[in-house]
Amino acid sequence: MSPVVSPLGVPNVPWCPSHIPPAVPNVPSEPIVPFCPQCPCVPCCPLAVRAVPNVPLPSPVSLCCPCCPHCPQCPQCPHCPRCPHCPCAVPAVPSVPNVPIVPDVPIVPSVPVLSLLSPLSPLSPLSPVSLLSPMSPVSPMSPLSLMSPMSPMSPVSPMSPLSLMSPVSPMSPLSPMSPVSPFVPIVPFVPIVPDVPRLAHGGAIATLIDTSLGTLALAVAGRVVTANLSIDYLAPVPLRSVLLLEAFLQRRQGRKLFLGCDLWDAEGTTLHAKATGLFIQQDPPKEAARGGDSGR
Ligand SMILES: CCCCCCCCCCCCCC(=O)SCCNC(=O)CCNC(=O)[C@H](O)C(C)(C)COP(=O)(O)OP(=O)(O)OC[C@H]1O[C@@H](n2cnc3c(N)ncnc32)[C@H](O)[C@@H]1OP(=O)(O)O
Repeated sequence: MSPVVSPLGVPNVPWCPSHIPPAVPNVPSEPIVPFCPQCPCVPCCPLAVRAVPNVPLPSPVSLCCPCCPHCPQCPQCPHCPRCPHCPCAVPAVPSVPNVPIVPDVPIVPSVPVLSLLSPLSPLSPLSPVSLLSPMSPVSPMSPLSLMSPMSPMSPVSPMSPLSLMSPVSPMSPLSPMSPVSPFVPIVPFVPIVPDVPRLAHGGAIATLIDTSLGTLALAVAGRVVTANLSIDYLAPVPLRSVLLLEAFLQRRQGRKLFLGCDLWDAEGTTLHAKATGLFIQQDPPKEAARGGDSGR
């Protein structure tokens, strides 16, 4: 299979069974959801080539359709609403008659899902630590991971743009002067509606960043709130990407924590976004005076 580049120039999303992504150091690669960039019916694949009636597909595109010999190899087929004839298809969404499938046309706003799911492997100074496994003491140098093993299109409520599938264990405080990079979440963006645009929503990315920076701030200083968040979106994030977010404490000034992060693709080759955040440690007397409990 030749390398594919999306119309946006994103040379990404290569997780086809025959197109396994390079391993990310210390991140188990096996649970990554394979999907077929060649599948004409996969709405979640930014690189998918879709079947348009009466328009021949360029070879060597293979179809995940009844007549497609590759169909059993395409794990997305069971989830594909566009493939009613596929032997393995589950008609999840009835197709709309007389509506042609047109590539690259946004139909509804993108609502990517951040699935922060599962524990990762044992800790090492360089290995991610899952927030969802029982927390080992967090060393200043231990990356944390808000991690996911890319569950394939698990049913997600359209109302839950952020799926936090497991409770977060209490975190050990980090030193206020923790060095950089203690935090590396890996998050898949998946579509929750067929035919959503193929790029992750900027607001969802902001949520990911806010949550990640907030989690780091929480680890450093306990209860915090976001006072300021500034994001530079540098390159679009295709849906179904796996991302690496590297967050770091820049400095701490009293109750103020200045944090930064870089959001990379899984290979660490594309920098998708850079952000800085100011988090304010909660002041219990102030909070009590306000009569609120707004902290995280
Ligand atoms: C799987 C895993 C999942 C994990 C999930 C869990 C993770 C959870 C993570 C969740 C993460 C998500 C978290 C969320 O989403 S939190 C929700 C979003 N944030 C808020 O709602 C915050 C609303 N704002 C406030 O509550 C107050 O304004 C705060 C608390 C921020 C400050 O009011 P407070 O009365 O307490 O303090 P202060 O006014 O004396 O200010 C103190 C100092 O700060 C400086 N300052 C203040 N604001 C700004 C500003 N905008 N730019 C620059 N500087 C600012 C200020 O000049 C002063 O500096 P200095 O004079 O001392 O030098």
